[in-house]
Amino acid sequence: MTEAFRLRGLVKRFGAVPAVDGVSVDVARGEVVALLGPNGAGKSSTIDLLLGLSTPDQGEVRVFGGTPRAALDSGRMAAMVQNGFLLRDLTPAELVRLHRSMFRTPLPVGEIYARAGIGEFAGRRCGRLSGGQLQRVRHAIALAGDPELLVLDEPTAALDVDARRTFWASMREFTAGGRTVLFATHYLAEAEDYADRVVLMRQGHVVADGPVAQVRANVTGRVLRALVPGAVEKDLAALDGVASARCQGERAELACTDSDLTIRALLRAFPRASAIEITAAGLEEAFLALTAQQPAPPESSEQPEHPQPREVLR
Ligand SMILES: Nc1ncnc2c1ncn2[C@@H]1O[C@H](COP(=O)(O)OP(=O)(O)OP(=O)(O)O)[C@@H](O)[C@H]1O
Repeated sequence: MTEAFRLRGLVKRFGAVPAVDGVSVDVARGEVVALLGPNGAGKSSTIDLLLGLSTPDQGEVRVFGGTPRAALDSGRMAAMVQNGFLLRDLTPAELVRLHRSMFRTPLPVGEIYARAGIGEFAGRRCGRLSGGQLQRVRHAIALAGDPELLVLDEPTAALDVDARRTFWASMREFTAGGRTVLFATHYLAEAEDYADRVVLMRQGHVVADGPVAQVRANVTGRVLRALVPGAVEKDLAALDGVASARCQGERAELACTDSDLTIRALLRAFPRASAIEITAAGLEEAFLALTAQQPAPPESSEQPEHPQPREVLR
């Protein structure tokens, strides 16, 4: 394997909080990797370490065999980070020109405009652009040095559905030539559709790492859906073989680690349960099962113990 980057035993603490707690991930050139996890899992902190924006308390980061700084300075690695700062008085055209001038072999201007979709508003000051347009400008700047590795922290968070689709089409072209992408996202569908591999984080740890299909398969679980009169989530979640439970009225959906155990327990506790249906787990259920099995983080008094699906998926 030709390595793009390597994270080894990374630890990053903020006071008593270990935001990143022993993360080791090796990514080969040409891989497209999704970094997933509930709020506060440590995704952005890991990305900051990869980019050299913060230094680890323990562990090592190597990018193309060197330091993050060297990879950024040479243009081999580039990033789009959440709310990355843009000079309000400059236009996208000026910013692109400025960033291209920093690199020896920049991407041609026309290609940057086309890939990032900034042509329409390239002459307007950044202070007058919308959140989605600014995100495209960040994309354009990230492409300026024609990087081999792109690191994206929630790249589509501010984009509407069309812009999101365009963004990923552009990213597919970018990776078709064997370039590497690491992206953090809350959209499981994005991970499923665009990543070769998923790294799932929880409480600063990697709890699953592999191809999407494998992460799904590792959760031997299935999803049990049923009509359960009188049931509440807490009671359903406590049934044998259940990783997490959701209820909407009588409609219950249980992510199971062992659906055989669950079905017996369900009928014992709720003999009136009906319309029972069991299906294989998708990535969403794998995500919920893998992130719900852990104990809640110590600082979680302000957060729900188990991530709620809509919060996870936004
Ligand atoms: N600069 C900081 N100072 C103090 N605590 C921090 C800082 N940055 C992150 N943390 C804490 O570290 C933990 C991990 O945060 P991080 O932003 O890396 O998570 P995340 O997975 O990116 O979350 P989200 O999906 O909400 O963006 C959280 O508990 C967060 O509050």
